[in-house]
Amino acid sequence: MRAMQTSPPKHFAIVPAAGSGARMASDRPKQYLPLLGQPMIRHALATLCAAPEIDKVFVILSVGDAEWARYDWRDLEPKLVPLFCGGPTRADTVLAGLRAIAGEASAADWVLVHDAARPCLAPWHIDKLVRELAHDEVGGLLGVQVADTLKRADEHRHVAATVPRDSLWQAQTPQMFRYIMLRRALEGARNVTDEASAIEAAGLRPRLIEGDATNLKVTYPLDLHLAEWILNNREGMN
Ligand SMILES: Nc1ccn([C@@H]2O[C@H](COP(=O)(O)OP(=O)(O)OP(=O)(O)O)[C@@H](O)[C@H]2O)c(=O)n1
Ligand SMILES: C[C@](O)(CO)[C@H](O)COP(=O)(O)O
Repeated sequence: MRAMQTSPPKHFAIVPAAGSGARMASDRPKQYLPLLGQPMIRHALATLCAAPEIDKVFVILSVGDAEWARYDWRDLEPKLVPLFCGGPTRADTVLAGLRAIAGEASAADWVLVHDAARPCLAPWHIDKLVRELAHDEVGGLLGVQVADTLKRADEHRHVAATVPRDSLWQAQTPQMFRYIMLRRALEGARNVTDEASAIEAAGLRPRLIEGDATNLKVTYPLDLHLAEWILNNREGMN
């Protein structure tokens, strides 16, 4: 890691892309499934590389990734850098990425972690997150407020309770934290499914920045169709 800095903090994107996409049950890791003629992962990478706020984009692939080399990424270089050091869980992958960029990142630089599986990331999502968190001590994440009535099910799928939805949010990405704070939090965290949970476990309170439902995570086959529709019908959605 570089020594204390006096220049403004940099913004690095880390894109964990070492998952297998088990719930998608496809013939290849879901980040490489075709979406509008490109591997899904390319959509978010292109948006991050085009963002003036972002200095560099590190995509963290599994050690044995056999798909990346099948595609031409030259138009996104040199801003885009692939690192083949993903781990068995999303948190392991992000932490491996943070360790790998230690020579480039300073403690106070911002890191924006964004799922490869969220292809509908838009420039205004990045802009809003970076602007609203610029002077925040902790950092935060995009999210959307829960809109539906929530039910807790019993083991027979009968409703056991209606859960008050006031102040409940769905977490999205990017999630943006200072390099050293995020690295230490992930080094001390267990079983976290997002960066904010690691920061929370360290006793801090990440800020929720309101995003929108278009930034969906592609998890099941239907989500890929929804993502295609969103990307084709973006005009005027901002
Ligand atoms: N060991 C892992 C697991 C997940 N991810 C990444 O984390 C993001 C969000 O995870 P998710 O949507 O759950 O992807 P998968 O783990 O691939 O899907 P599944 O849980 O269905 O297997 C994805 O970009 C995925 O590639 C990762 O980099 N390393
Ligand atoms: C980080 C995330 O996308 C926020 O919603 C989500 O937690 C990833 O979780 P998954 O369980 O790996 O799908």
